[in-house]
Amino acid sequence: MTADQTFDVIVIGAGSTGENVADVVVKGGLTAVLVESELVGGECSYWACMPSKALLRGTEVLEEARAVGGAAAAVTGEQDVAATLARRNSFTSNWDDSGQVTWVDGAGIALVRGAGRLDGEKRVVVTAADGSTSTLTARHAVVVCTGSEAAVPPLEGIDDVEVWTAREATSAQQVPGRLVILGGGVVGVEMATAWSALGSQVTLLQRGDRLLAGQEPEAGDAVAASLRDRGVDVQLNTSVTAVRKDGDGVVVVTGAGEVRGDQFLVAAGRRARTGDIGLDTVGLAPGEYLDVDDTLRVRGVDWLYGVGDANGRRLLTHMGKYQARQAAAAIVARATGEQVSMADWSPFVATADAAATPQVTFSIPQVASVGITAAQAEEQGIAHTVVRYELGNVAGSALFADGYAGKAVAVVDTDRQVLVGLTFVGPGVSEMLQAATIAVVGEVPISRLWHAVPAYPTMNEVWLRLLETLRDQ
Ligand SMILES: Cc1cc2nc3c(=O)[nH]c(=O)nc-3n(C[C@H](O)[C@H](O)[C@H](O)COP(=O)(O)OP(=O)(O)OC[C@H]3O[C@@H](n4cnc5c(N)ncnc54)[C@H](O)[C@@H]3O)c2cc1C
Ligand SMILES: NC(=O)c1ccc[n+]([C@@H]2O[C@H](COP(=O)([O-])OP(=O)(O)OC[C@H]3O[C@@H](n4cnc5c(N)ncnc54)[C@H](O)[C@@H]3O)[C@@H](O)[C@H]2O)c1
Repeated sequence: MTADQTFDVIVIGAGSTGENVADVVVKGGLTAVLVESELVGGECSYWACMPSKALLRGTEVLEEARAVGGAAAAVTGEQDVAATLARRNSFTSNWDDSGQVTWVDGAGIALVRGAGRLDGEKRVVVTAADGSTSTLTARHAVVVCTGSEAAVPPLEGIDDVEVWTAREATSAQQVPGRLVILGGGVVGVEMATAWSALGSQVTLLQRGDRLLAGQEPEAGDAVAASLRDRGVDVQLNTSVTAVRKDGDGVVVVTGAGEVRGDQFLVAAGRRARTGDIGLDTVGLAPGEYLDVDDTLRVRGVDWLYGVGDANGRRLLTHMGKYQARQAAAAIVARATGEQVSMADWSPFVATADAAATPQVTFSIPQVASVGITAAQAEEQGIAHTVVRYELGNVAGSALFADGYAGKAVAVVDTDRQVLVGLTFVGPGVSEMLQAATIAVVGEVPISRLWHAVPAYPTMNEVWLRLLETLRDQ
């Protein structure tokens, strides 16, 4: 039993978002406690970003070496699967959070282990693993950073089969023989790429007519072609309707027939982890993403915040951490009676969520994007033009890989003459994204972008080619 205590700020959930909220409020002079029911560090560290990228990196680096004449000759063996899994294990510290706990201690943040539950205004009851409870009281704010979990659709037979979610897919210690994946979004695509390279026979079932549906069409098309080239059975316009056991494996039923597998991964999106955190005790509906304003404060409850995946705005680690910095600044300011500006791009609001979210899908080829797509510009009624360029035509790309294939798609707001979206598809494009993010956030006029001269011979020369194409079209 932990003694009841009072803090300026209580943060429920010590994932990457919660850690950042607590860190910034403590640096701002307030006291903070993190409440965590599983591992300090959350999904990203143990079952999402880090293990998935560790699984993918070896495959990517081999692919890059094989695409460079001369260097390719040195690649004579196959990827060491056991060593790849071991390296992935080391990136999760073997699912041990003591390193992160040391950081929390060093940052001057209190930590209480257990499941946190709101219990009326500014009060959180924590139930520890041994069933004992303690009550925490907040002087200023309670911040819900409980994240999200895999949404498993209620398919016929789903309760009778063993289902993998992203957690099992990123932490598996053995390569599945036949892996059937429901969902061709980011999780489905990354896991199809990783496990097919490590030896699984993968079938990827996607309801819509493209993979990576929210991205520019060039992204999903290139990734589907590449997955097929590496032996993945990509089935588009295919909806899964039912599943049943088949010996040790599973039969997945779709509109087009049946697919047999040894493992069945459901990658059909996420849902808020807010079902059992006492939202009803403060008049809110449990189980929903928290409805927040741009300072990430829950509408109608002036001491409650919802930050990171828990608000459903942008399900990405870096955006959760960004929201954490903005929300924490607002909490500190409100605690000290300082004015909190709600204006776009103020230090207290998460304007980039809507205007300039960067994202990288670590598929082969990579997809790196920021801002809005052409389709979103259309939906939002923004006067725009779309500029496309073959990335392979740039000298830096040809040097990067023999036969480099890739695309750049830029969306330009023609009234304001600024870039509002940019997507790169191709090997190595993830490291080019930050320049695009700065151009979109900074609303850099196209006329000024001509002065941002890309170094020769780098792939960034595509910026010049995009400007020339825009000028000439
Ligand atoms: C397979 C996969 C790969 C991904 N790859 C990337 C990537 O490459 N890059 C990227 O930017 N994003 C990626 N994401 C998304 C990223 O993982 C999430 O956006 C991020 O983890 C959200 O952080 P969070 O702190 O808001 O939530 P979480 O990381 O989910 O943390 C929430 C924490 O709250 C705790 N908790 C929940 N309820 C309670 C309670 N009642 N009491 C106490 N504690 C509680 C949980 O145990 C958890 O530790 C990926 C997601 C998946 C599924
Ligand atoms: N690299 C990264 O940044 C990264 C990696 C992984 C996950 N994430 C985050 O996690 C979130 C969740 O990813 P996700 O891939 O689970 O969700 P998603 O929403 O991106 O994709 C789910 C896909 O499943 C399909 N689907 C749903 N039900 C289906 C059915 N019955 N049959 C066939 N297809 C079906 C949907 O049409 C959709 O295309 C992402 O939005 C992203 O924010 C990020």
